Amino acid sequence: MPRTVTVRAPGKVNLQLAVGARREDGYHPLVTVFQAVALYETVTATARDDERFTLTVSGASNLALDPDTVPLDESNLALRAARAVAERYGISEGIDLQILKGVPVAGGMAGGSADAAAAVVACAEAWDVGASREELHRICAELGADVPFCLHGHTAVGLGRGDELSPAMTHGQFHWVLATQAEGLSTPAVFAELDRSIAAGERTVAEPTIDDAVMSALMAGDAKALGAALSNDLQGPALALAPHLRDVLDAALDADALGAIVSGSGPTVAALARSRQHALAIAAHLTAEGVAGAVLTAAGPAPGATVLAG
Ligand SMILES: C[C@@](CO)(OP(=O)(O)O)[C@H](O)COP(=O)(O)OP(=O)(O)OC[C@H]1O[C@@H](n2ccc(N)nc2=O)[C@H](O)[C@@H]1O
Ligand SMILES: Nc1ncnc2c1ncn2[C@@H]1O[C@H](COP(=O)(O)OP(=O)(O)O)[C@@H](O)[C@H]1O
Repeated sequence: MPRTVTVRAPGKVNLQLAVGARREDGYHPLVTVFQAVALYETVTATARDDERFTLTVSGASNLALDPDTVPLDESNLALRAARAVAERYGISEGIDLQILKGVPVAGGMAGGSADAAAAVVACAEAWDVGASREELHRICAELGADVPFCLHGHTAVGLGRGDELSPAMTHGQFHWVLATQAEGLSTPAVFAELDRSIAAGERTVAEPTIDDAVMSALMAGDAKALGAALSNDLQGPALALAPHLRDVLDAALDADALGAIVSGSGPTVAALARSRQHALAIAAHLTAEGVAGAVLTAAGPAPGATVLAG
């Protein structure tokens, strides 16, 4: 009997993203506060009797996903995740992976990273390798800077490349509006634009530090204070590469969002609302203004990778 396991993992927004100077290895030291939001990638893994690895991808109906934007070859993060688990545990069988995407592709919301985290857990279960949480974390960290957070979920501070996590205390739920774009932004290209602007003297770079205003707003469950404290060092570079994102930020603030920010390396814009009802009103305004691709709403924090069936 083939063993089938389904796991879902969340996308994220960065409430703070402070970026230091580029390191020798090409990565940048980060201080970031991640919040997982209730938009999920769902990965189903079925162990095979032979050595083949297969992949199919479909998109949730509200995403208007262009399937061509997701690589189906060995560069797909879910396939890389399956290969990493097989290698780590000496598994010689193959796997069938099915991804149902609920997070915008190349949107700065870690959809590919969520696929990787979900695939690591699903494959480990399907092959019954008996991995500890620490081992799963280590495999995730090798796959990408954001992947461990998608495993853990909730709200967390990320240091180093963003993969050294510690939980952040929060109170209650926050209501987000996520405005996507048809064209994604490449994460390396946005970091490279940051490097260019620093080298050109257009921007200074400092040692990144945690913003206490973000942490105390989270602990108090104070959405207004959190909205005022949102910050992202990659927003300027993302706007330089995609200037129309300014219209999205302005439209969200016109609809009285408590704060609006480019999520991670963009181009998704995350706007913070006072309530679920306010989030729907902001979403309606963004849709009417025609500044976004899809406009989604989601609450955070949301749990990390979770086994749904298997
Ligand atoms: C910017 C952030 C903020 O959370 O998220 P996204 O916008 O991609 O969702 C992350 O740092 C992205 O994490 P992730 O997308 O997992 O990055 P990786 O695959 O490990 O790296 C892709 C590329 O991003 C750059 N990179 C990533 C992380 C980091 N601390 N410094 C970097 O310079 C490097 O150019 C690297 O080659
Ligand atoms: N399973 C996957 N889903 C989406 N994109 C993937 C996947 N695997 C690899 N990629 C590649 O990673 C890039 C960034 O993916 P994604 O995680 O969606 O965005 P971001 O890094 O901006 O949060 C995509 O443009 C795509 O080429």
